[in-house]
Amino acid sequence: MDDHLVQTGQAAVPALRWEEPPDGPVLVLLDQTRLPREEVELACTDVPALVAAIRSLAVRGAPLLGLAGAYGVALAAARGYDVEDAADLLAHARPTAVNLGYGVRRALAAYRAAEPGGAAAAALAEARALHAEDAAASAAMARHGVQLLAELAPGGSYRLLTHCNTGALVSGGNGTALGVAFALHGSGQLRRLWVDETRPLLQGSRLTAYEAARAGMPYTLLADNAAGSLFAAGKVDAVLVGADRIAADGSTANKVGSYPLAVLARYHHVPFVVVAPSTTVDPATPDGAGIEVEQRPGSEVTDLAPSPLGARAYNPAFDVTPPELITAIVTEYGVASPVTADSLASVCVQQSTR
Ligand SMILES: CSC[C@@H](O)[C@@H](O)C(=O)COP(=O)(O)O
Repeated sequence: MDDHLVQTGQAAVPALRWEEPPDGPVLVLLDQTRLPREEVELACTDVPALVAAIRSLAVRGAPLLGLAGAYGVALAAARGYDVEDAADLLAHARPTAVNLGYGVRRALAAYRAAEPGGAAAAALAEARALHAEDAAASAAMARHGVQLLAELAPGGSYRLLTHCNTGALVSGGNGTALGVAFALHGSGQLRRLWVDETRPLLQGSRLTAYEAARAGMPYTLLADNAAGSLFAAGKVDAVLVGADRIAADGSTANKVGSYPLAVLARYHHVPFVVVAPSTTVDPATPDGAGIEVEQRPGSEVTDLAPSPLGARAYNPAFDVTPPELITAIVTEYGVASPVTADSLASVCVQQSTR
């Protein structure tokens, strides 16, 4: 893949940026709850504001949560707040995406290890380093993903189904699953991107469609429950999704609705591929049963139509797909397929032969 061919749907402003105006440092977020209607930025000057932005999904998606956590520690340090308390608040703002705690720990470790007087700068430097690493990981995942598709579904013209939003809005680079689709689009190999609307918060129809439209991709939205008929009609060559936490055995937590897609894909003999940076793999969680799935307020479901007053709703933010339903996991270090604890571990570290 030639990097100059990559086309992305990046917003006019980045998903997250660090600013240093005269009255003190600010973490500026593109408010994803307002997309695609308007590109509005949120300026966080303290950690409670950032925690609220994380909980409301103004800033969201596993890799971006990692960056928000790291910059949040840097913000607390630069503004003179209690950094240990801030780190604890941030790390627990949402439970499932492992990257959030990872980003917080990276910046906190740099802060703790720094010379007196240099701790805030050290935390910021670490956040910036993580940001750059995430961008590089996106590019590497795109390369591996394109190569994998050529092996799994030869023909060079793909109809991909994706769920949730996994593009430039969730990453320091072009993203994970959607990053692969951008690369295919850039090289003329994307025949169709099927975009699940992704109920109830519509990350697909609001955010992925926004990125796909900006990139000029051939995309079509579908209601989540229309996916079965699409598979039955033979119109899906592969499913590409991201991940919020991948257990040591390859069990993958991702946006609720991913698991049913994996079941459909298996029944219809279609590859189901997870694309995620190695920072999303959590070796401390042995299997899917150990992954905490965030439960969101029922009002996110009942207020959509709306439902009758007093209606209760089941609203898990994620579901867990077992490794046997996953054709491959792509990280920046390569491809694990079939998905086993060993194959996964081998794509979580740089291999000396590469
Ligand atoms: C590269 S993003 C991978 C996942 O974080 C993404 O698919 C997802 O489930 C995001 O959920 P969200 O609740 O919008 O933060």
